[in-house]
Amino acid sequence: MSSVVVESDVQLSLDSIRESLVRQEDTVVFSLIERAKFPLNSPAFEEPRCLDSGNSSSLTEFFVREIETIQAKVGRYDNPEENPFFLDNIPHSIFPTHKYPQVLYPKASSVNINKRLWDVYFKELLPLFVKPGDDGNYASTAASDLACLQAISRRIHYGKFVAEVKFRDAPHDYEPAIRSKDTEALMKLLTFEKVEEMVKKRVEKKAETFGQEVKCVSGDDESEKKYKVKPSLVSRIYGEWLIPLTKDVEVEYLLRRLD
Ligand SMILES: C=C(O[C@@H]1C=C(C(=O)O)C=C[C@H]1O)C(=O)O
Repeated sequence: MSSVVVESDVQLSLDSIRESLVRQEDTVVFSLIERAKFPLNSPAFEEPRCLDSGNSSSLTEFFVREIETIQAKVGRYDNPEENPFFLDNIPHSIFPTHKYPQVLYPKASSVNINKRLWDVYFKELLPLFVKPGDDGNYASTAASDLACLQAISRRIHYGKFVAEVKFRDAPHDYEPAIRSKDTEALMKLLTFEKVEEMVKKRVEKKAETFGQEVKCVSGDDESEKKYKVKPSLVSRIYGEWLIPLTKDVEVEYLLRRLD
């Protein structure tokens, strides 16, 4: 193995990492609630409608590419928690950058499944939690989609930190499975079903709390509470997409952890 490649003395505990994931849930749930203000508005992300000849991006893709370029220039992607959707060559920051500790194993740190997330988000998730329809409000819709995509991307790629700490806590358990590229064994090692169940319950509660219609008239029937995004759906989005994608990131990272 190469000499010092990670700052293994950097404080990293599974508890603190899980705390960050809990806080990130707030951002994810809020971003979904905000996006649900707009209908699907599919021409924004499905159709190449750019009036500049030679640009075949959808409005949303164009918007995300441009914003990512600006964000790179102010150092967003120097932070190992952030992963771009489109930048293959990330522009350097044009401002002094913060020196983030090298917590992740360098050869595994570039794991990026945002292409997959992009497809999953627009084809599977979005139609579930927004109303069908088209109100033409594409610029605001694209901004809301980017907020969702960035929050979800940060959440699932946080799997790299989760995997690093799990590996450091039990390298002898993980090494044989990594060497034999046994993804099933890795998946089993890193899975904590009880934690997953708690996450699903908690995000449902958050969606109930953050997304209920607030009324000030006394005597309102509690049983008729209305929600901006159905709380059970948020739980399902976590259970069927966000948690599995996080675990796929963990496995991808671990497979490269001994390179
Ligand atoms: C993130 C972790 O790894 C796995 C993924 C989880 C998730 O995405 O919420 C929860 C538990 C684990 O099965 C963890 O252990 O906290």
